[in-house]
Amino acid sequence: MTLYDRFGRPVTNLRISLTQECNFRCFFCHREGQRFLAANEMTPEEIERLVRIASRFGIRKVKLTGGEPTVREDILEIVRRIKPYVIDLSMTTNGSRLKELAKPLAKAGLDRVNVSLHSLKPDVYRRITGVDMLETVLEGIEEAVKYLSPVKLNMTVMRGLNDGEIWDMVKFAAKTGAILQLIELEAPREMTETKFFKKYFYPLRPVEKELEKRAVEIRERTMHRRRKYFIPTDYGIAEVEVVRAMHNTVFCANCTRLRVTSDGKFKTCLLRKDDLIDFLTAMRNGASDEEIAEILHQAVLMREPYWK
Ligand SMILES: Nc1nc2c(ncn2[C@@H]2O[C@H](COP(=O)(O)OP(=O)(O)OP(=O)(O)O)[C@@H](O)[C@H]2O)c(=O)[nH]1
Ligand SMILES: C[S@@+](CC[C@H](N)C(=O)[O-])C[C@H]1O[C@@H](n2cnc3c(N)ncnc32)[C@H](O)[C@@H]1O
Ligand code: SF4
Ligand code: SF4
Repeated sequence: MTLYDRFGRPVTNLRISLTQECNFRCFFCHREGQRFLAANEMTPEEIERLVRIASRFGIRKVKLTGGEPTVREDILEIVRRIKPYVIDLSMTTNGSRLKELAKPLAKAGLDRVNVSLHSLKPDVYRRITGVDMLETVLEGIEEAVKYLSPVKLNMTVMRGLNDGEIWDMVKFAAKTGAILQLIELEAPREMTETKFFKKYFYPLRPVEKELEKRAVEIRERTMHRRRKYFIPTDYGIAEVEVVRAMHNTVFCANCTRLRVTSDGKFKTCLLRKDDLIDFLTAMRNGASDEEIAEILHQAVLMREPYWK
C-alpha cells in the first residue's frame, strides 16, 4: 500500500541522516535541514527497524546522508542491515573515506553513491569545504566508479567561487564515467534576503538553457521532474542533471521523499522548520511496529510542498 500526502504526492523514498557530525566545514551547508544539534543518534538496529516498517508501504528506495555518513564507525553494519528491505540503496558523501570504503560498502549492499565535488582547483576546493582533501576525494571517486556505479558528482554552484568551472566539470564527469549533478544553492525563504545568500546564489536556469542548446538528448525524471541533459565532450557523452529547488513549484509538486533526522524524527521537507515528528522516543519506550507505522502515516499527512 503506497502512502499519499494531502497533495496527492506518493512517498516512495526515505532520506536518512545518519549523523550531524562531519569532517568538513562547507560554509554553505544546510545539513539536510536539521537545524538543531543532536547527539542522540539512531542505532543500526533502530535504523533497520524503521526501514523494515517503511518497506511495508512500498518505500524501497533509501538515501543515506548527514552530516557525513562515512564518519559513523558502524556504517557497514547499517548498510548490511537495511539492504534486505531496499531496492535502491544509495549514499551522499563528501568522498573523504571512499578510497578505503567503496569496495566494502558495495560488498555490504550499497548500490550507488553521490560524491560532492564542488571544484577541481585545490584552493577553491579548500575555500568551499574548509579542508585540503581534493586529491583524496578524487582517489575516492576513482574507486567508487569501480564498485558503486552509477556515481553522481554533486557540484553546488556558487557565484564567484566555482561558477566558472561548470563546463570543465562536465568534461571531467565524461572522462571519469560519472554523472554530473549541478545543484543550485538552497536556503529557506527567510534566508533569501541575507547578504550571504545574495552574494553566493548563482541561478541555474540560464545554465539549463545552455545545456538545452548543447544536448544531443534530454530526459526527465519523475522525481522533482528533474531534467537530464546528454552533452557531447572530447571524452564522450556527459550526463548532466540539474537540481533547482529554489522557487520551483514543479520540483516540490513532484517531491516523493520523506526525511529522517539523525536523532529519529521524520522531517517532512528540507526547507521547512517545525515539521518534525519524533518516532525514536516511541521506539525506545516499547512502541509496536503498528504504532511506529501510525507515526509514519501522521508524518506523511503533514507533508506540504514548500514552493506552491
Ligand atoms: N529542497 C530540496 N533539495 C533537494 C531535494 N533533493 C535533493 N536536493 C538537493 O540536492 C542535494 C543533493 O542531493 P543528493 O543527496 O545527492 O540526492 P539526489 O540527487 O536528490 O538523489 P538521487 O537522484 O536518488 O541520487 C541535496 O543535498 C539538496 O541540496 C529535495 O527534495 N528538496
Ligand atoms: C548536506 S550534504 C550531506 C552529505 C555529505 N556530507 C556531502 O557533503 O555530500 C548533501 C549535499 O547537500 C549539498 N548542500 C549542502 N548545503 C547546501 C545548500 N545550502 N544548497 C545546496 N546544496 C547544498 C552538499 O553539497 C551535498 O552535495
Ligand atoms: S561535507 Fe556535507 S555535511 Fe559536511 S559540511 Fe560539507 S556539505 Fe555539510
Ligand atoms: S517539498 Fe520542495 S523543498 Fe521540500 S523537500 Fe520536497 S522538493 Fe524539497
